[in-house]
Amino acid sequence: MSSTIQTVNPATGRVIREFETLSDQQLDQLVEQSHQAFLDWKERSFDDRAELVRRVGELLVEHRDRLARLMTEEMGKPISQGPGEIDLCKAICDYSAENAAGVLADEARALEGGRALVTYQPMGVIFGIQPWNFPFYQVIRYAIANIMAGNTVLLKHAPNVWGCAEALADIFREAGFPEHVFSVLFIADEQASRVTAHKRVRGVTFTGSAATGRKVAAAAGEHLKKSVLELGSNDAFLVLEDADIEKAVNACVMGRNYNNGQTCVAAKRFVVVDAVYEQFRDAFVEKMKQATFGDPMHEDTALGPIARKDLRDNLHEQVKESIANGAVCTVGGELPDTDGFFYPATVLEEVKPGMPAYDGELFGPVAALIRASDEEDAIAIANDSVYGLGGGIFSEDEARAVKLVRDHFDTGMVSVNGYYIAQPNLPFGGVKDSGYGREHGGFGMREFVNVKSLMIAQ
Ligand SMILES: NC(=O)c1ccc[n+]([C@@H]2O[C@H](COP(=O)([O-])OP(=O)(O)OC[C@H]3O[C@@H](n4cnc5c(N)ncnc54)[C@H](O)[C@@H]3O)[C@@H](O)[C@H]2O)c1
Repeated sequence: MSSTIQTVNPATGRVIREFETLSDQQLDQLVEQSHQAFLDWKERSFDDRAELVRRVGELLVEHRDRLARLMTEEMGKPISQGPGEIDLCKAICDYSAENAAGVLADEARALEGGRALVTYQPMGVIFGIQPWNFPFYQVIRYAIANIMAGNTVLLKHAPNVWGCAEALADIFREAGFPEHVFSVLFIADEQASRVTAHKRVRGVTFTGSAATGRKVAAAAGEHLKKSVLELGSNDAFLVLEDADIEKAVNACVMGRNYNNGQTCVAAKRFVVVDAVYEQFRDAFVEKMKQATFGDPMHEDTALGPIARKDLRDNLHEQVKESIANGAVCTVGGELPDTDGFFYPATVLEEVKPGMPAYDGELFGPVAALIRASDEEDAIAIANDSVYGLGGGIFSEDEARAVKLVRDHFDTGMVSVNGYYIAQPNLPFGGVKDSGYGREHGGFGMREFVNVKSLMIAQ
């Protein structure tokens, strides 16, 4: 049975559109069509695939302004940040088109009495479940890698950004892709396990919260399907006594507030050594105060709304619970009286284990400041988390900073003396409750392939 889902503008609280979900029968048919498309797609050369992928990148850029507005309307991203997301998508298309043939080329190996080859064969239909926070980037990063590998792709996007999902389907069509190589499934969350269980689906890639990731991985495990999980985090950024404080503050505020604070690799906990704590705190608080919220359609708006009302209300509960347990709110922390789902830039000090601001993930512009006695204490606090996605460090002694994070920081990615997000040529992913598997940097193209050894007697 189908139902309807509404998209809502988080800046106004008003309904944008209604979408009808697919029935189970329609869903099964689309999965089968994806498999049929795979039988042809896997035979295409890398050059053929690359040509279409490059065209997707070009079209994304041609439609950049419209796509940026769509994101802002559906999930509240400040309009000034939308074009950057689209340009990143183009860069991923170009990188994948350029490198897939090399990443997935046969590799010769030694074999006694013969010769051997390691080959990378596409697996088939890959099911992606994606979140709303980067509506185009999240899809492009798994879809393009798999399409270049010769797989076909199904997308279940977060229901609040189905306009973006529809726009992507249009772009793949306009680029000239054969039907069903990339298919959008407008389905309810409850229907996702039906897709995972479908005999034609060979793998599941999920980006979202750890709570949902557990359910998705369990459903995949039940059917012995491979899964990749890109989950949340509570990334720590360390500020050592020899840091350039101005540089650190600028990067940390940007890293906290970018995308309205709703980034998996956002800077969320700031672990500052005693010697520079007050200096960092005062400058950080001043800069957070300047980050006011407003209409995300305005070019100069720093903070738009939180993407959904329930997420905004949950964020406020996490802030209140942290304060009830002893955190001190220096800036923000009050729920504004607005129709949209806004939340002010907020700074919490005296953040300790047992508080949501320390243990959980605060998905919004709320910074947790934590005092550390020294470098050793700082890295211990940073690692004292169930999560391990990204993080950062500030120290003017680059060799010291690199050694510390390389050998002791328990995360998949670390920024040194700056704040970086995703790079098409670098692996992206986490450890612990932040998930497993890697995207980008060629690694994403090898997640859903059959690594096949050929042993040829001579
Ligand atoms: N590691 C990464 O690369 C990365 C990137 C972006 C976001 N994230 C994380 O995503 C989270 C925010 O996204 P969210 O709030 O949309 O996450 P979410 O887990 O609520 O939803 C993610 C997706 O799963 C779907 N979903 C929800 N329940 C489901 C179920 N029972 N079965 C199958 N699918 C289901 C949603 O509709 C959505 O499409 C944060 O934790 C953030 O850190 C991680």
